[in-house]
Amino acid sequence: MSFLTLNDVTYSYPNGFTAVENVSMSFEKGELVAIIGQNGAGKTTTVKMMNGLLKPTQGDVIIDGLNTKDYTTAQISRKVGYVFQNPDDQIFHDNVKSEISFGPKNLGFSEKEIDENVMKAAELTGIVPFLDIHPYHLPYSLKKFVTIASVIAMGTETIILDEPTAGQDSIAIKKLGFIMDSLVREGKTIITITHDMEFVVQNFERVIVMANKRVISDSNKQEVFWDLDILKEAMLKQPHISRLSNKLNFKDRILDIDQMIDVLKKNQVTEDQSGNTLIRDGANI
Ligand SMILES: Nc1ncnc2c1ncn2[C@@H]1O[C@H](COP(=O)(O)OP(=O)(O)OP(=O)(O)O)[C@@H](O)[C@H]1O
Repeated sequence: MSFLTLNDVTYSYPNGFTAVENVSMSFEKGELVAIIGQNGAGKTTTVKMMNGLLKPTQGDVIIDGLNTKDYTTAQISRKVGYVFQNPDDQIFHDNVKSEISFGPKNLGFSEKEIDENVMKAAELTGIVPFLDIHPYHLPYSLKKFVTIASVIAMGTETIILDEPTAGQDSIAIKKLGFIMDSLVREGKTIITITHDMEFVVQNFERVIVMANKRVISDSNKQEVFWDLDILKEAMLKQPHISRLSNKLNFKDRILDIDQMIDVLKKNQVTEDQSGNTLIRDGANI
Protein backbone atom coordinates (compact mmCIF):
# COMPACT_ATOMS: atom_id res chain seq x y z
CA MET A 1 0.00 0.00 0.00
CA SER A 2 1.20 3.53 -0.76
CA PHE A 3 2.25 5.83 2.07
CA LEU A 4 -0.53 8.33 1.29
CA THR A 5 -3.71 7.45 -0.61
CA LEU A 6 -6.84 9.39 -1.53
CA ASN A 7 -9.43 6.83 -2.43
CA ASP A 8 -12.37 8.17 -4.49
CA VAL A 9 -12.61 11.24 -2.31
CA THR A 10 -15.30 13.94 -2.48
CA TYR A 11 -15.44 17.08 -0.35
CA SER A 12 -18.38 19.45 0.11
CA TYR A 13 -17.96 22.59 2.23
CA PRO A 14 -20.50 23.23 5.02
CA ASN A 15 -22.37 25.63 2.69
CA GLY A 16 -23.07 22.67 0.41
CA PHE A 17 -20.55 23.59 -2.33
CA THR A 18 -18.73 20.52 -3.64
CA ALA A 19 -15.09 21.49 -4.32
CA VAL A 20 -13.60 18.04 -5.01
CA GLU A 21 -15.32 15.09 -6.64
CA ASN A 22 -14.23 11.44 -6.89
CA VAL A 23 -10.53 12.16 -6.66
CA SER A 24 -8.03 9.33 -6.29
CA MET A 25 -4.26 9.68 -6.05
CA SER A 26 -1.46 8.01 -4.14
CA PHE A 27 2.09 8.85 -3.14
CA GLU A 28 5.11 6.83 -2.08
CA LYS A 29 7.73 7.93 0.42
CA GLY A 30 10.40 10.10 -1.15
CA GLU A 31 8.21 11.27 -4.04
CA LEU A 32 8.26 14.82 -5.36
CA VAL A 33 4.97 15.68 -7.06
CA ALA A 34 3.45 18.87 -8.49
CA ILE A 35 -0.29 19.54 -8.54
CA ILE A 36 -1.35 22.08 -11.15
CA GLY A 37 -4.67 23.40 -12.43
CA GLN A 38 -6.80 26.50 -12.87
CA ASN A 39 -7.98 28.66 -9.93
CA GLY A 40 -10.77 26.93 -8.06
CA ALA A 41 -10.02 23.48 -9.53
CA GLY A 42 -9.98 21.99 -6.03
CA LYS A 43 -6.22 21.72 -5.41
CA THR A 44 -6.10 23.35 -1.98
CA THR A 45 -9.19 21.47 -0.82
CA THR A 46 -7.55 18.22 -1.95
CA VAL A 47 -4.28 18.81 -0.10
CA LYS A 48 -6.07 19.98 3.05
CA MET A 49 -7.63 16.51 3.13
CA MET A 50 -4.12 15.04 3.09
CA ASN A 51 -3.21 16.46 6.49
CA GLY A 52 -6.62 16.10 8.11
CA LEU A 53 -7.47 19.83 8.05
CA LEU A 54 -10.52 18.69 6.08
CA LYS A 55 -12.09 15.24 6.29
CA PRO A 56 -13.62 13.84 3.08
CA THR A 57 -17.40 13.84 2.91
CA GLN A 58 -17.12 10.68 0.79
CA GLY A 59 -14.24 8.28 0.23
CA ASP A 60 -11.14 7.76 2.37
CA VAL A 61 -7.75 9.34 2.92
CA ILE A 62 -5.27 6.80 4.25
CA ILE A 63 -1.90 7.97 5.60
CA ASP A 64 0.63 5.39 6.68
CA GLY A 65 -2.25 2.96 7.29
CA LEU A 66 -4.37 5.51 9.23
CA ASN A 67 -7.78 6.57 7.91
CA THR A 68 -8.01 10.35 8.60
CA LYS A 69 -11.69 9.89 9.55
CA ASP A 70 -10.63 7.94 12.64
CA TYR A 71 -8.01 10.44 13.88
CA THR A 72 -7.88 14.08 14.95
CA THR A 73 -6.22 16.73 12.78
CA ALA A 74 -3.51 16.99 15.47
CA GLN A 75 -2.75 13.25 15.15
CA ILE A 76 -2.64 13.38 11.35
CA SER A 77 -0.46 16.50 11.34
CA ARG A 78 2.32 14.39 12.89
CA LYS A 79 2.51 12.60 9.54
CA VAL A 80 1.74 15.35 7.02
CA GLY A 81 2.72 19.01 7.34
CA TYR A 82 0.96 21.71 5.31
CA VAL A 83 2.49 25.08 4.45
CA PHE A 84 -0.37 27.52 3.87
CA GLN A 85 -0.70 29.48 0.64
CA ASN A 86 -0.76 32.76 2.57
CA PRO A 87 1.90 33.01 5.33
CA ASP A 88 -0.31 35.38 7.33
CA ASP A 89 -2.80 32.50 7.78
CA GLN A 90 -0.07 30.46 9.46
CA ILE A 91 2.16 32.83 11.46
CA PHE A 92 1.05 33.80 14.96
CA HIS A 93 4.16 34.17 17.14
CA ASP A 94 6.07 37.38 17.85
CA ASN A 95 9.47 36.11 16.83
CA VAL A 96 10.68 33.75 14.14
CA LYS A 97 12.33 31.28 16.53
CA SER A 98 9.14 30.82 18.60
CA GLU A 99 7.17 30.44 15.39
CA ILE A 100 9.40 27.61 14.16
CA SER A 101 9.61 25.99 17.62
CA PHE A 102 5.83 25.86 18.04
CA GLY A 103 5.27 22.75 15.88
CA PRO A 104 7.91 20.46 17.42
CA LYS A 105 7.03 21.76 20.93
CA ASN A 106 3.40 20.93 20.31
CA LEU A 107 4.35 17.45 19.17
CA GLY A 108 6.09 16.88 22.52
CA PHE A 109 9.70 16.87 21.27
CA SER A 110 12.47 17.28 23.87
CA GLU A 111 14.23 20.68 24.26
CA LYS A 112 17.28 19.23 22.48
CA GLU A 113 15.19 17.91 19.57
CA ILE A 114 13.35 21.23 19.29
CA ASP A 115 16.64 23.18 19.14
CA GLU A 116 18.12 20.77 16.59
CA ASN A 117 15.01 20.80 14.39
CA VAL A 118 14.67 24.59 14.52
CA MET A 119 18.31 25.16 13.56
CA LYS A 120 18.21 22.57 10.80
CA ALA A 121 15.01 24.06 9.34
CA ALA A 122 16.31 27.63 9.67
CA GLU A 123 19.61 26.74 7.98
CA LEU A 124 17.92 24.89 5.12
CA THR A 125 15.54 27.79 4.46
CA GLY A 126 18.22 30.47 4.93
CA ILE A 127 16.50 32.35 7.77
CA VAL A 128 19.06 31.95 10.58
CA PRO A 129 19.82 35.73 10.63
CA PHE A 130 16.13 36.48 11.29
CA LEU A 131 15.43 34.14 14.22
CA ASP A 132 14.96 36.98 16.76
CA ILE A 133 12.87 39.19 14.49
CA HIS A 134 9.08 39.62 14.57
CA PRO A 135 7.82 37.71 11.50
CA TYR A 136 5.52 40.58 10.54
CA HIS A 137 8.59 42.81 10.09
CA LEU A 138 9.90 40.48 7.38
CA PRO A 139 9.08 40.87 3.68
CA TYR A 140 6.51 38.45 2.21
CA SER A 141 9.18 36.26 0.61
CA LEU A 142 10.99 35.65 3.91
CA LYS A 143 7.71 35.14 5.78
CA LYS A 144 6.99 32.33 3.36
CA PHE A 145 10.34 30.71 4.22
CA VAL A 146 9.49 31.07 7.94
CA THR A 147 6.29 29.08 7.36
CA ILE A 148 8.21 26.45 5.37
CA ALA A 149 10.79 26.19 8.18
CA SER A 150 7.98 25.84 10.75
CA VAL A 151 6.65 22.78 8.97
CA ILE A 152 10.10 21.27 8.28
CA ALA A 153 10.90 21.56 12.01
CA MET A 154 7.96 19.27 12.78
CA GLY A 155 9.84 16.44 11.06
CA THR A 156 6.77 15.08 9.23
CA GLU A 157 7.31 12.42 6.58
CA THR A 158 5.24 14.39 4.05
CA ILE A 159 5.29 18.13 3.42
CA ILE A 160 2.72 19.94 1.32
CA LEU A 161 3.65 23.33 -0.13
CA ASP A 162 0.72 25.43 -1.34
CA GLU A 163 1.85 27.96 -3.97
CA PRO A 164 5.41 28.39 -2.65
CA THR A 165 6.58 30.43 -5.65
CA ALA A 166 3.89 33.11 -5.39
CA GLY A 167 5.53 36.48 -4.74
CA GLN A 168 9.07 35.02 -4.94
CA ASP A 169 11.94 36.27 -7.11
CA SER A 170 14.15 33.98 -9.18
CA ILE A 171 16.73 33.49 -6.39
CA ALA A 172 14.03 32.47 -3.90
CA ILE A 173 12.52 30.13 -6.49
CA LYS A 174 15.93 28.45 -6.94
CA LYS A 175 16.18 28.17 -3.15
CA LEU A 176 12.78 26.47 -3.06
CA GLY A 177 14.03 23.91 -5.58
CA PHE A 178 17.08 23.27 -3.41
CA ILE A 179 14.95 22.89 -0.24
CA MET A 180 12.57 20.42 -1.91
CA ASP A 181 15.51 18.43 -3.28
CA SER A 182 17.20 18.22 0.11
CA LEU A 183 14.00 17.01 1.77
CA VAL A 184 13.37 14.39 -0.90
CA ARG A 185 16.95 13.16 -0.48
CA GLU A 186 16.09 12.59 3.20
CA GLY A 187 13.22 10.35 2.03
CA LYS A 188 10.41 12.84 2.57
CA THR A 189 7.41 13.09 0.26
CA ILE A 190 6.91 16.59 -1.12
CA ILE A 191 3.63 17.60 -2.76
CA THR A 192 3.54 21.10 -4.23
CA ILE A 193 0.66 23.11 -5.64
CA THR A 194 1.90 25.66 -8.14
CA HIS A 195 0.81 27.89 -11.01
CA ASP A 196 4.41 28.33 -12.17
CA MET A 197 4.91 25.97 -15.11
CA GLU A 198 8.63 26.78 -15.50
CA PHE A 199 9.10 25.84 -11.82
CA VAL A 200 7.37 22.51 -12.50
CA VAL A 201 9.59 21.78 -15.48
CA GLN A 202 12.74 22.60 -13.55
CA ASN A 203 11.95 20.62 -10.40
CA PHE A 204 9.39 17.84 -10.92
CA GLU A 205 8.89 14.65 -12.91
CA ARG A 206 5.39 13.60 -11.81
CA VAL A 207 2.61 16.13 -12.39
CA ILE A 208 -1.05 15.84 -11.38
CA VAL A 209 -3.48 18.08 -13.28
CA MET A 210 -6.80 19.06 -11.71
CA ALA A 211 -9.75 20.75 -13.43
CA ASN A 212 -13.34 21.21 -12.33
CA LYS A 213 -13.00 19.33 -9.02
CA ARG A 214 -11.33 16.28 -10.59
CA VAL A 215 -7.96 14.83 -11.57
CA ILE A 216 -7.69 14.89 -15.36
CA SER A 217 -4.09 13.71 -15.67
CA ASP A 218 -1.44 12.12 -13.47
CA SER A 219 1.69 11.48 -15.47
CA ASN A 220 5.25 12.59 -16.16
CA LYS A 221 5.85 16.21 -17.17
CA GLN A 222 6.64 15.27 -20.78
CA GLU A 223 3.20 13.68 -21.21
CA VAL A 224 1.36 16.42 -19.35
CA PHE A 225 2.94 19.43 -21.05
CA TRP A 226 2.57 17.93 -24.50
CA ASP A 227 -1.07 16.89 -24.08
CA LEU A 228 -2.65 20.04 -25.46
CA ASP A 229 -6.22 18.79 -24.83
CA ILE A 230 -5.47 18.28 -21.13
CA LEU A 231 -3.81 21.70 -20.90
CA LYS A 232 -6.80 23.31 -22.61
CA GLU A 233 -9.27 21.61 -20.26
CA ALA A 234 -7.21 22.78 -17.27
CA MET A 235 -6.81 26.27 -18.81
CA LEU A 236 -3.03 25.96 -18.57
CA LYS A 237 -0.34 26.96 -21.01
CA GLN A 238 2.69 24.98 -22.10
CA PRO A 239 6.04 26.32 -20.85
CA HIS A 240 7.25 29.14 -23.14
CA ILE A 241 9.98 27.05 -24.75
CA SER A 242 7.52 24.21 -25.51
CA ARG A 243 5.16 26.68 -27.16
CA LEU A 244 8.01 27.98 -29.28
CA SER A 245 9.10 24.51 -30.36
CA ASN A 246 5.47 23.59 -31.03
CA LYS A 247 5.02 26.64 -33.24
CA LEU A 248 8.23 25.70 -35.07
CA ASN A 249 6.83 22.16 -35.57
CA PHE A 250 9.83 20.53 -33.91
CA LYS A 251 9.35 16.79 -33.52
CA ASP A 252 10.91 16.61 -30.05
CA ARG A 253 8.82 17.31 -26.94
CA ILE A 254 10.96 20.15 -25.66
CA LEU A 255 10.42 21.42 -22.12
CA ASP A 256 13.46 23.53 -21.35
CA ILE A 257 16.19 25.62 -22.93
CA ASP A 258 18.92 22.96 -22.57
CA GLN A 259 16.77 20.45 -24.44
CA MET A 260 16.09 23.05 -27.13
CA ILE A 261 19.83 23.67 -27.55
CA ASP A 262 20.55 19.91 -27.70
CA VAL A 263 17.90 19.37 -30.32
CA LEU A 264 19.07 22.31 -32.37
CA LYS A 265 22.67 21.13 -32.21
CA LYS A 266 21.93 17.47 -32.97
CA ASN A 267 19.16 17.63 -35.52
CA GLN A 268 18.01 20.84 -36.80
CA VAL A 269 20.83 23.28 -37.08
CA THR A 270 23.50 23.28 -39.67
CA GLU A 271 25.81 25.93 -40.99
CA ASP A 272 26.34 27.15 -44.51
CA GLN A 273 29.81 27.85 -45.95
CA SER A 274 29.85 31.35 -44.47
CA GLY A 275 29.02 30.08 -40.99
CA ASN A 276 25.39 31.24 -41.05
CA THR A 277 23.00 29.10 -39.00
CA LEU A 278 20.47 27.22 -41.08
CA ILE A 279 17.57 25.15 -39.79
CA ARG A 280 16.85 21.92 -41.63
CA ASP A 281 14.67 18.77 -41.16
CA GLY A 282 11.94 18.85 -38.56
CA ALA A 283 11.70 22.57 -38.46
CA ASN A 284 9.01 24.25 -40.48
CA ILE A 285 9.40 27.99 -40.47
N1 LIG B 1 -14.59 27.50 2.94
C1 LIG B 1 -15.18 27.37 1.75
N2 LIG B 1 -16.52 27.33 1.63
C2 LIG B 1 -17.11 27.20 0.42
N3 LIG B 1 -16.45 27.07 -0.74
C3 LIG B 1 -15.13 27.10 -0.69
C4 LIG B 1 -14.40 27.24 0.55
N4 LIG B 1 -13.07 27.22 0.28
C5 LIG B 1 -12.96 27.06 -1.05
N5 LIG B 1 -14.18 26.99 -1.63
C6 LIG B 1 -14.46 26.84 -3.06
O1 LIG B 1 -14.02 25.57 -3.47
C7 LIG B 1 -13.50 25.64 -4.81
C8 LIG B 1 -12.13 25.00 -4.84
O2 LIG B 1 -11.25 25.83 -4.07
P1 LIG B 1 -9.73 25.43 -3.86
O3 LIG B 1 -9.13 26.51 -3.01
O4 LIG B 1 -9.65 24.04 -3.40
O5 LIG B 1 -9.20 25.52 -5.36
P2 LIG B 1 -7.72 25.69 -5.90
O6 LIG B 1 -7.60 24.80 -7.08
O7 LIG B 1 -6.76 25.48 -4.80
O8 LIG B 1 -7.72 27.20 -6.35
P3 LIG B 1 -6.55 28.32 -6.20
O9 LIG B 1 -5.52 27.96 -7.21
O10 LIG B 1 -7.31 29.58 -6.54
O11 LIG B 1 -6.09 28.28 -4.78
C9 LIG B 1 -13.52 27.11 -5.20
O12 LIG B 1 -14.66 27.33 -6.02
C10 LIG B 1 -13.65 27.84 -3.88
O13 LIG B 1 -14.37 29.04 -4.04
